[in-house]
Amino acid sequence: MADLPPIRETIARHGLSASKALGQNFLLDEQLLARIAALPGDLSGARVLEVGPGPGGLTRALLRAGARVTAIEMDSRCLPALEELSDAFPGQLTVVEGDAMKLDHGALMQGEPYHVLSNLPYNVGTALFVKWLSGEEWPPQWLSLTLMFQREVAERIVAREGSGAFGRLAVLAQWRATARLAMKVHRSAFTPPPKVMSAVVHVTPTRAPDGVSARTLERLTEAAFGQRRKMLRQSLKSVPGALAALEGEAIDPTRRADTLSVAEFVAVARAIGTN
Ligand SMILES: C[S@@+](CC[C@H](N)C(=O)[O-])C[C@H]1O[C@@H](n2cnc3c(N)ncnc32)[C@H](O)[C@@H]1O
Repeated sequence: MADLPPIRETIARHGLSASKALGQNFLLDEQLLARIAALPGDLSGARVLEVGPGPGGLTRALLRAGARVTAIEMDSRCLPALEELSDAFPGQLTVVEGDAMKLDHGALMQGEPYHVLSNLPYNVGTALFVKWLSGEEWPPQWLSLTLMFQREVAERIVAREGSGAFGRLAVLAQWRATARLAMKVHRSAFTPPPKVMSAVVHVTPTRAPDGVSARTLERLTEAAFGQRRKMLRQSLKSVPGALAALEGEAIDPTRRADTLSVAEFVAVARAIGTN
């Protein structure tokens, strides 16, 4: 196994001061990073997509776990440090310079199944999360998502009906996947520390329920949670077929969106069909 200087030293030697504009908060604790890299299970020989490696703290934990990593980073200042990692783990690391929002991940991973791990700026993280969990194609090419979020967003992802945190993100994450809050991470673990606490969410795909269009479910949750304080008979007026579907499923239209379980959203989407 390659002998590397502490990540703090790598950052200092390459002058990688954290850029606020790029949402950079680095993790330096190698034990914590190793625990995050262990969340998907045994990665030896597995393909991993890492988004936003920065100076490479999580990257080296993944390489030590034996993963074959493709890392997308948009800050060119980080590339020399990542190049060193690539030399230390020959044949295990491919670095792609670019914006992860714009790249075709499936093509980058050459059509092979892969795990995703990432500690991203929160806005980009949520947008990518929605992208990974959307679309009609299921199961997806990815095998698991292990993602750092602002703790409040992580709680929205794993929330159950009846809680104030339950909404579109929870339905998206739970209707054909299992999402769990795997680890809470204190703000002081980051350099520089962000204002809020963080948490790592781990997601694995499950079998998609039969006869449900992802697009219909998305339109339904958008309308329902867009007016979450209104009764469903009001908030779902704009979705063709939704009120009839509620009646068909014996769901009281005076209920509000956050009282419906994920299974009830799925049942209503199935009853609406693909129109
Ligand atoms: C919060 S830092 C984390 C760095 C490192 N993974 C760690 O844990 O210490 C986020 C990283 O994502 C990169 N980044 C931000 N937006 C990105 C995007 N759209 N595509 C690829 N990388 C991005 C930043 O340049 C930064 O290096």
